[in-house]
Amino acid sequence: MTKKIAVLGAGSWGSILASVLIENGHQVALYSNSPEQVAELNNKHTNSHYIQDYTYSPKLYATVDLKEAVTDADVVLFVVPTNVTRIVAKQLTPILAELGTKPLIVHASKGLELGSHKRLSEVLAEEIPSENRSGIVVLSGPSHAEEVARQDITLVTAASDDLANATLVQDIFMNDYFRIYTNTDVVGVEMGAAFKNIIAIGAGALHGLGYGDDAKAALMTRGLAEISRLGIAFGADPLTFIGLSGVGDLIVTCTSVHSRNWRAGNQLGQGKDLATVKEEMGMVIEGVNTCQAAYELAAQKNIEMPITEAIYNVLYRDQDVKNEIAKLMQREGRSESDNK
Ligand SMILES: NC(=O)c1ccc[n+]([C@@H]2O[C@H](COP(=O)([O-])OP(=O)(O)OC[C@H]3O[C@@H](n4cnc5c(N)ncnc54)[C@H](O)[C@@H]3O)[C@@H](O)[C@H]2O)c1
Ligand SMILES: O=P(O)(O)OC[C@H](O)CO
Repeated sequence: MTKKIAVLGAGSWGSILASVLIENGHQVALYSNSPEQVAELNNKHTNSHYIQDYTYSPKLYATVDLKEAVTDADVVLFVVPTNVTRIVAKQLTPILAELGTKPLIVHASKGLELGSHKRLSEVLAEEIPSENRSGIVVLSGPSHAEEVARQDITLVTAASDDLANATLVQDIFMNDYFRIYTNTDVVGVEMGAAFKNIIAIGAGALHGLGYGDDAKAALMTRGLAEISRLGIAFGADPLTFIGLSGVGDLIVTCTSVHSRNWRAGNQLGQGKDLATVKEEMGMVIEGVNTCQAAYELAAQKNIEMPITEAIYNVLYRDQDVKNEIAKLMQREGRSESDNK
């Protein structure tokens, strides 16, 4: 059944998810805060800063007017960076109240809010009152906009406390190249998605330093151990971490040249400083902020996260990557079954 869907955030992921939705026959309004980007999307059907060599459907309508984008929307899909999710939700709430509508809220972003350490579904639930939303769903999993753009096979998860809402999102997005599984473990899905970005920075750094495949496999495996340790402490289902938004997303982000987190780590490993890496990327590198949030959360909960701590030391304490790797290797021997 055709839905009216507002996509908030016209970067790489928002614009390509909007394309999937149009492909599936839905009516889509894409909200951007950049008039230049909106003009380019509507007139040339391109989004050249974010996705190269791709032409969007002329059916894709972009607007800088948030109210216009969400009027009559059945679904509002947030795909802005984590650090502006609360800001955009604050802008949306009075508009929904004025319109008197109650759309399903979905988000496809991956991170934890700095300071509060909250997951994005928690941020959205705080900012958008229940009378203005029919539910909250998280769309997450191993997916790069560049590959979905060329309709390569991609599988992701729609997670919600309310399975009916997750199933609705599954129905809206599913097609022959984009397959959705449902999940009710919102905590595990959001935590897996957020924390894998930290490990991907480490995987990129290993590559940049010239380490081999053994080191990368070790980092991913022990990275998954500490991601799941923190997630489980917050009530996540351990099985979620062997699903699409756990090990699935960890694998793709730690190995794909499309990953901004991996690329950032690769450049750090090659000796570039973080400020230069961020400026040259020109797109969000979620793992940088999430590393700080995870480091603080782990300290609060007294959970050992040595890899996250090493990456935190590189990003925030100007420590040398090789030295941090040496410190990890010099830790006292452990039993794998302790999960420490
Ligand atoms: N790129 C991917 O392949 C991909 C895949 C899965 C998930 N994600 C997640 O999706 C989220 C967005 O990533 P992205 O790759 O699209 O980022 P991006 O850097 O490509 O684009 C972010 C967009 O948000 C816009 N934006 C920033 N502040 C805004 C505001 N206040 N109001 C409206 N728009 C604003 C920017 O102008 C930009 O267009 C991230 O959390 C990321 O982890 C990305
Ligand atoms: O490009 P990245 O590193 O932000 O990763 C994008 C997606 O999260 C991969 O699933």
